Amino acid sequence: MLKIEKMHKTFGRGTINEKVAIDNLSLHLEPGDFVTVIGSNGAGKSTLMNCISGVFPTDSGKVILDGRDITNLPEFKRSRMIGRVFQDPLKGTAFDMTIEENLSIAYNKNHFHGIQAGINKKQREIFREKLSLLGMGLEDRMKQKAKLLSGGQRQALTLFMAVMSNPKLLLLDEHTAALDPGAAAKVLELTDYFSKEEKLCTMMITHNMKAALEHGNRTILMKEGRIVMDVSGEKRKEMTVEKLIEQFEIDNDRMLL
Ligand SMILES: Nc1ncnc2c1ncn2[C@@H]1O[C@H](COP(=O)(O)OP(=O)(O)OP(=O)(O)O)[C@@H](O)[C@H]1O
Repeated sequence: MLKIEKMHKTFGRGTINEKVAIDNLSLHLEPGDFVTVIGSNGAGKSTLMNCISGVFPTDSGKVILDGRDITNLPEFKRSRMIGRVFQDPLKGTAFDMTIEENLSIAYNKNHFHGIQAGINKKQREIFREKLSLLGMGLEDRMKQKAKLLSGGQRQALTLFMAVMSNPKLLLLDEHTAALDPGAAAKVLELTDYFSKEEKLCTMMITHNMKAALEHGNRTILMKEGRIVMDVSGEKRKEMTVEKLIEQFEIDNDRMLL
C-alpha cells in the first residue's frame, strides 16, 4: 500500500545547522499493516510523516501510495488519501463548529467534489450511528460545539474524522501523548478498532514503548533518520521493552517504559 524508496531529507543544507533528518530510508507497508514507530528525540519520526504527507519536499527518493507515485503531489492533494492526527487535540477539529458540522467536513472530503450546503437527514443518521461506535455518548451531542468536548473526546472525534474520509493511509503522530491515561487508553482502543475494522494501513508514532509493542502488527525503531529495527510476527512477540533498551541503547527522557 505504501512504498517509500530511498527517501532522503536534509534540513539547512550548506549551513552550520545542516541536519540529515531522513537518511536513504526505504519502507514498504502492506494493506492493513499497523506499524508503530519509536525512536529517540530527533530520530526523524515526524519528518518521515511530514515527507509522506507532503509538508516538506524530499531531496530524493520516492513515495508511492496504492500504486500511485505521490512524490511530487502537493500536500492538499495528498490529504485526500492520507489522514493525519497530531498530538494536540485542538488541532484536528474546528472548535467553533458543532460535532456534526465537523463530521460533515470529513465526510464530504471524499464523498463529494465541491461544496455541499448543510447536512441532510441521511448524513445525520450515518453520523449518529458511527458516533455511537466511540462509546462516548457523542451521538446525543451532535449539535454541540466541539470546544465543549474534553481533550480525549476531541481526539477521538479527530481520529474518527480522519477515518471517515476513507484514507489509504492513516498517520498518527503521538496522538495520545497529551491525554490523561484513561483517555489515552480509550483513543488507543479506538485506533485498534478502526485500523482492524477498516483494514486501514496505519503508522503510529509513540514514545510509549510498551504500547508500541502491544498495538499493531509491526514495530520500527528509527535512529538518525534510518530504520534500525523492523520487527513483526514471532520476533515482535518475543521483543520486550527491556530488550529494546538493551539492544538499541535508547536514550530518551520522553520515552515511556
Ligand atoms: N522544519 C525543520 N527545520 C529544521 N530542522 C528540522 C525541521 N524539522 C525537523 N528538524 C530536525 O530534523 C531532525 C529530526 O526531527 P524530527 O522532528 O523528525 O524527530 P522526531 O523523531 O520526530 O523527534 P521527537 O520524538 O522529539 O518528536 C531533528 O534534528 C530536528 O531538529
